[in-house]
Amino acid sequence: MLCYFRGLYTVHLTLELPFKEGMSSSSSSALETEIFQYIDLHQSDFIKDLKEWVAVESDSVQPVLRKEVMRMMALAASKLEALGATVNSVNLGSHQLPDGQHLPLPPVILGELGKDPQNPTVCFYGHVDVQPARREDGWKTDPYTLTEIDGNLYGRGSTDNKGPVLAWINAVETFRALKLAIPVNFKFIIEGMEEAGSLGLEKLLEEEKQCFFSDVDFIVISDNLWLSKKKPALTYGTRGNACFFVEVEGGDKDLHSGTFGGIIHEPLMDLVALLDSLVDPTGHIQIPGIYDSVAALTEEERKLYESIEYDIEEHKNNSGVKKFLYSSKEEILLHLWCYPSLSIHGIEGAFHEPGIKTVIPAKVIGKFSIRQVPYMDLSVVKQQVEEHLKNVFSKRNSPNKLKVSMPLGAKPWVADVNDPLYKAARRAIKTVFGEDPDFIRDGSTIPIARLFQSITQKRVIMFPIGAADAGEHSQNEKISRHNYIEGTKVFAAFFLEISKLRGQLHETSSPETNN
Ligand SMILES: C[C@H](N)C(=O)N[C@@H](Cc1c[nH]cn1)C(=O)O
Ligand SMILES: [Zn+2]
Ligand SMILES: [Zn+2]
Repeated sequence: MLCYFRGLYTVHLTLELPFKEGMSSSSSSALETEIFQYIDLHQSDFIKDLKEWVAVESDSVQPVLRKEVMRMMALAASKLEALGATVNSVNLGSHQLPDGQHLPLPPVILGELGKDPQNPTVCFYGHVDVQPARREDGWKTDPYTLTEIDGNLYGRGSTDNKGPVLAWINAVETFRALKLAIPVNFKFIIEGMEEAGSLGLEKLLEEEKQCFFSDVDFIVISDNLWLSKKKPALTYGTRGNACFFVEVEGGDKDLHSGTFGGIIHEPLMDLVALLDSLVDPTGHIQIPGIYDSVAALTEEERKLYESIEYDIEEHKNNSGVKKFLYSSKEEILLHLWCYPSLSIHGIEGAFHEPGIKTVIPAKVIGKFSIRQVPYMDLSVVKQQVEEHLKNVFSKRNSPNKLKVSMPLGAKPWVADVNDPLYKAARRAIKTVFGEDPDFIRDGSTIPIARLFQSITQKRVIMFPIGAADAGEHSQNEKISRHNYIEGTKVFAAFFLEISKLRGQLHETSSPETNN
């Protein structure tokens, strides 16, 4: 047993014991064989559905595409209805953009299929909005035309998150098509604003915790990746994220650098100095106090990573970079999963187009984020960032105005891998992929996971089907045909496994969320 023991929170990481009980079998039952054959035979239909979904430019980041997100929500709702689910598209009202304009929020879909009190109730969460993508960003194919090349299905949202949402739906559809008794009750919560911070969802969870969620036994999220291209994984932790805007404003208009260059304090120069003060070249965050509450790492935990299959060269190839900051597997995994990291994302207001423009921008906003790990406190982090930036800025004697804000703060999430759910998922993986999954954390953030736990008090399991080279948020995002189809099978096998958990589902206490 290995525990972090800071504050009130305990993370149980006893990975070996529960999975050596001889309960796994890679051979399938006759029922599983029938289900898997159906899925294999209907691959083209499942891919056609994914093509239809990918074709919708449901980019939630760009306001001009909001109508496409709305269209995508309608498509997802009718897909669930076709499955036989009752669907409630909950209107979340509107939100205000930085320019004051109000924009409608896409509805959140609450779906329900099956209500047998003898069966466990599984709620699947997914999102059908996507990150922006333009062909000219460097895509080999049109991002909104799902294109198969060498067994890979390229398209925006293929892995993040339309593919996994459809894989779950395909699995349910298979049971229905084969007229098999479905051993679980399903609930679905599908949103269209995940890539823009899941606006409105937290309020909905508060409103629905005693209603929609009252009979839910647990929530499944499939919105992250394996650590390797080939080896399946189950995720038991994700980092949180604190997103920051740092604004430097000079006069009220842009200026000619020939007329004013050399005689004024340029806002972009102030901003570049501020951004440069955040991280040193070794990747160490320079904000005083930022590492203070991060749990100390034990030798035991370091050893835990030894058994994880992780190929540094493969990961480097996936990223397209030549060198990582760290050279050992353990150091890399620790820096991705257990330590905070700071990334700079962009500068609003700075000239960024090709060509030359000899301008001095009047107002610039730097955007960066700090990934959060257990025991970091978002309000403390915000204060530390503000103090550090004000301190650096004050040394520049600049008359410009500095503003710092934290528009998004998400806490990290950690689950108990000894939960029967993880054992059931592991057995499903072994049945379909013929090998045990790695138990991994994820350096990225699924803010809603933590909110599900803290608001609804339901356990969450993260069950990825995307491989490490899926290219989420990047150019040429893809899901392999193999991952999409075997992912559909693994969800179907999971349904059978969880139906065997009756009685065990309530044994584990509510999730701890006070880290
Ligand atoms: C893992 C998931 N598919 C994802 O990409 N999440 C985003 C969420 C986020 C965090 N801060 C702002 N958005 C991510 O980890 O970047
Ligand atoms: Zn996602
Ligand atoms: Zn995403």
